[in-house]
Amino acid sequence: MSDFLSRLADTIATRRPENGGSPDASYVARLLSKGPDSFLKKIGEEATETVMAAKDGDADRIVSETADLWFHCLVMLDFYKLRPEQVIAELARREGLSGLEEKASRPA
Ligand SMILES: N=c1c2ncn([C@@H]3O[C@H](COP(=O)(O)OP(=O)(O)OP(=O)(O)O)[C@@H](O)[C@H]3O)c2ncn1[C@@H]1O[C@H](COP(=O)(O)O)[C@@H](O)[C@H]1O
Repeated sequence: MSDFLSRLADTIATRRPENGGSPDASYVARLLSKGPDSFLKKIGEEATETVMAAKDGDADRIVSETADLWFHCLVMLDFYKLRPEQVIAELARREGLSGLEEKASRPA
């Protein structure tokens, strides 16, 4: 999964204005050239649509809306020069921590 997210993040980075991304040809270039409000608004909308799909228990829509949400989060990360690997590393760090907490709570 992280390989795929890395590849998609690489593609998104090629759409930055400084990398020659063309707003006429590319959805990502359009969002990045408009600035943060454009993709932050999309993240809010996609998060709401994901919640609505989940409340309906509609598996296809849950997958589709979550994909839209993740995608727009990747655009946001790119704008702030962050990488999905950093988010995955944070999740991995927490996994390590939760293991430690479990061990700490076990009787010696
Ligand atoms: N994975 C995606 C992707 N997922 C979702 N979207 C776009 O996100 C938008 C989702 O918004 P909505 O569901 O609200 O649909 P909409 O009403 O058409 O959206 P708006 O026009 O209102 O923004 C749609 O325009 C989708 O096309 C994506 N657009 C691009 N990609 C990938 O991003 C890369 C770069 O794409 P370009 O910048 O278009 O070359 C490529 O690998 C693409 O496959």
